[in-house]
Amino acid sequence: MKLGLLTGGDEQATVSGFAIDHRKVASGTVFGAFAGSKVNGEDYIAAAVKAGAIAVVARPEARVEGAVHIADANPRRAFAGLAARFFAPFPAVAVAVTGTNGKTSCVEMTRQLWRMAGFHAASIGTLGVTTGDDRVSTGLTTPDVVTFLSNTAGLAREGVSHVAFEASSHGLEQYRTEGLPVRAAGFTNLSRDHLDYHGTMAAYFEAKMRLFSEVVSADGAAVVWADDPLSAQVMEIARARGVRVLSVGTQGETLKLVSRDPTLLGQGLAIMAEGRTFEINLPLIGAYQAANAMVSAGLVIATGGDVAATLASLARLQPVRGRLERAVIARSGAPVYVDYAHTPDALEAAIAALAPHAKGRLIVVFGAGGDRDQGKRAAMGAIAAALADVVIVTDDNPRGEDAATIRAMVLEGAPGATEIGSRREAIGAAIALSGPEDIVLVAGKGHEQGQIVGDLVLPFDDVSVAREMAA
Ligand SMILES: CC(=O)N[C@H]1[C@@H](OP(=O)(O)OP(=O)(O)OC[C@H]2O[C@@H](n3ccc(=O)[nH]c3=O)[C@H](O)[C@@H]2O)O[C@H](CO)[C@@H](O)[C@@H]1O[C@H](C)C(=O)N[C@@H](C)C(=O)N[C@H](CCC(=O)O)C(=O)O
Ligand SMILES: Nc1ncnc2c1ncn2[C@@H]1O[C@H](COP(=O)(O)OP(=O)(O)OP(=O)(O)O)[C@@H](O)[C@H]1O
Ligand SMILES: N[C@H](CCC[C@H](N)C(=O)O)C(=O)O
Ligand SMILES: [Mg+2]
Repeated sequence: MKLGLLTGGDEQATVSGFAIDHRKVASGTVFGAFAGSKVNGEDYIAAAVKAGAIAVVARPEARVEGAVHIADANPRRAFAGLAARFFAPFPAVAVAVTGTNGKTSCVEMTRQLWRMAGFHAASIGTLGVTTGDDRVSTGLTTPDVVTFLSNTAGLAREGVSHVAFEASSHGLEQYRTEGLPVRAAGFTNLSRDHLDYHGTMAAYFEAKMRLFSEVVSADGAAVVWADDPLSAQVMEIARARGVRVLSVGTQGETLKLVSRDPTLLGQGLAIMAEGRTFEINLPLIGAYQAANAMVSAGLVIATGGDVAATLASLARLQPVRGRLERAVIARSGAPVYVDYAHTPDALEAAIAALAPHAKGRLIVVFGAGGDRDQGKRAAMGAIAAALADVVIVTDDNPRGEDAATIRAMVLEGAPGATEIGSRREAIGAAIALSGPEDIVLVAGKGHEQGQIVGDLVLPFDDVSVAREMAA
């Protein structure tokens, strides 16, 4: 592609690629120079040009010498738009999901539902890039914009026609998932998380709302979980742009959850849609999984799926890795579940999902991540203390912080809890004290394969450790 095609000028130089890190610039690259949270990308413009950048997308006031300056007051957005034109085409149907909890579950369930409808589908998010046959990790929930657009275009080349991706608040704020047409946007819920980055709940909500106010196509759809205190505002923001709204939940209009009855291995749902009531046996436990299944069905319906067929497919959903995953049954007879709950709201949802299944005690093992929102720590402690019978506070990715200090902050909310720093020992202790009627919940890491301590990632997998400790 000639550079002029992107700038609207007549530059004949050939664009070879896009980069936002000057260390990835090669001859013919378009470099995006953005102010970040650690450094200012504009400081690397000269180095990028030296490395072969032929154009630099940056603010008008940035200094660019020796390459075309594509000036824009919002360089991240401009860069995403140009990169998308370079990497296109993308899968014909792309949908995005935002919300504090449930994004990964929804993109994965949406992918499964599309596949059951016969489409070649993929999902992109915390679990990586997942197609029917393959899963490749990207490291972040929302990869950087170049990785995201090139991966998504790569999926189209492999024949993927439908893709569902997570739009995290960081990703939305940094324009990491822009440029391609988004046919439908999903909202799951909003609760406390990431205040270290966004500062206030209002700023956090606003970052997420860009998905509805700017990113989703104006002729697209918004699929909104209707039972959240902020759902009405989300619908209003979507409608203000003429975006069609599909609401789902007990308050939903498109898919109305009429009843939910937990069974041994799942739950029976009665869902009203198009004036009829559909009875579905969802093979997953917990109110939160029913909510995510309904948002996912909404996304499939919003992009052309048949209502009856889509709802019928819910009965064939496979569990999502690390989300209420039953790792093992302890010798005591207690099942041990692993769940990715790492916010107060998620911990509450995970405990609430398991509580109806525990005849005896609910034993929970969890911690809180370092270099992340500190305010959620005591809140998580308080929820565990209020809702579980036995609470063991342990480590969860201390990163650059002192692990004991993080545990102390969690324990402020759960004064009676037991403290065991080593996650392996904590899981072992929970299993050792379990009885036949009890349930053990190991929360916070879900699918993760490592414990991040300082700059080291030590191999760690809650599911395998639980199996080892139960043996
Ligand atoms: C706080 C945050 O979101 N940081 C991300 C962000 O960095 P930034 O733009 O602030 O970058 P910066 O380091 O200040 O650098 C500014 C610019 O200079 C460039 N640079 C920098 C150094 C250099 O030598 N040369 C150079 O060109 C950088 O590429 C960047 O464009 O953009 C980078 C590139 O895309 C990301 O790698 C980085 O993620 C860091 C590693 C991270 O930990 N992010 C987490 C918090 C995150 O994003 N999590 C969310 C939410 C999870 C969820 O709830 O699901 C996620 O989507 O994963
Ligand atoms: N709809 C929901 N309502 C409340 N809690 C939920 C919901 N969905 C998931 N959770 C909780 O949040 C955890 C993480 O779920 P999931 O990975 O789907 O969310 P996410 O939004 O992708 O998280 P992340 O921000 O880390 O990417 C689950 O393990 C569960 O404990
Ligand atoms: N996307 C989330 C994941 C948190 C997972 C938890 N195990 C932790 O490390 O805090 C984050 O990066 O904040
Ligand atoms: Mg996720």
